[in-house]
Amino acid sequence: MPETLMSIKDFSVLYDVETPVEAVKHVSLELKRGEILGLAGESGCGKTTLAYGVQRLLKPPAVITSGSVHFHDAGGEVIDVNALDAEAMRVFRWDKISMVFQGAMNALNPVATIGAQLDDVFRIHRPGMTKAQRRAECADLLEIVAVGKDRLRSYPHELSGGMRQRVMIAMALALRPQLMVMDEPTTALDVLVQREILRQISELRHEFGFSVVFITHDLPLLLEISDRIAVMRSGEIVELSGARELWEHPRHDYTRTLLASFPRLTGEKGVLQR
Ligand SMILES: Nc1ncnc2c1ncn2[C@@H]1O[C@H](COP(=O)(O)OP(=O)(O)OP(=O)(O)O)[C@@H](O)[C@H]1O
Repeated sequence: MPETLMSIKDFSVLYDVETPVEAVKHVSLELKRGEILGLAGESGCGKTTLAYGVQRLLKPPAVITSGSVHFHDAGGEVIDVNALDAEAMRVFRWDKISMVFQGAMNALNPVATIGAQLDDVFRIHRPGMTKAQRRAECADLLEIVAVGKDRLRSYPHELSGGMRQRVMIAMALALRPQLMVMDEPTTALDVLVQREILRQISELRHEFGFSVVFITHDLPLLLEISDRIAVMRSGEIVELSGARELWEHPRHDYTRTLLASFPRLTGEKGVLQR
């Protein structure tokens, strides 16, 4: 299997509004298979635009003004994402990539059971599966994310926020994606629950071999969970290095400023308990 999962070259996005905003400027990035890549930077630096843009999930006024994205499929095929038509793109997104958003747990349908909602994913995207196979798979997924299969019949309001977010992760895992994009996925949860979920994501990617792009303002958190961190500023990646390297030897002034802005990084214990 190729070591690179996604190659992004010279990627730029413009919001074509009255005063146009160059939200992403000539970004090049190689995402490795199985890695957790943290995307850090202040609000408005372009993290979300980049992550959505490479999946062509942006709508006007966003315009992709340059760049290419190639996905190196586990099967050996190299997919030129820009060349996919709308239908191929839809299948590609469901099959290869999944997303977990901030507050995703609130996107669950309140009047359907967890089991029914998981089942829908397979019914729609894996029409060849039998009912029994789907049921077994749904139970399995809830076990994997430590919600437990006895929750299949529960409604969302019967679960805590952390459990509902785990259900969303189960859904994101369902079709065995090669890439999971997580945009502030645990910000709304309390710190202990957040940690537990992140630990689990890290284990799961070893087990299933997917890569994670993890977007957050929370640099200390990224230092803990990421293999590499890309620091964005004003639409550009100003530094990209291993998490420990970035923490111990930040090369860019902006990275140093960013690190210094988190007092909990400068405490005695430090943050790296990987
Ligand atoms: N629909 C839009 N129209 C115009 N400008 C936009 C639009 N969406 C985003 N922008 C601008 O693009 C830039 C990048 O925004 P983006 O949301 O990608 O940043 P971000 O780093 O993800 O921020 P946050 O962490 O707050 O989500 C910002 O300057 C933002 O104001």
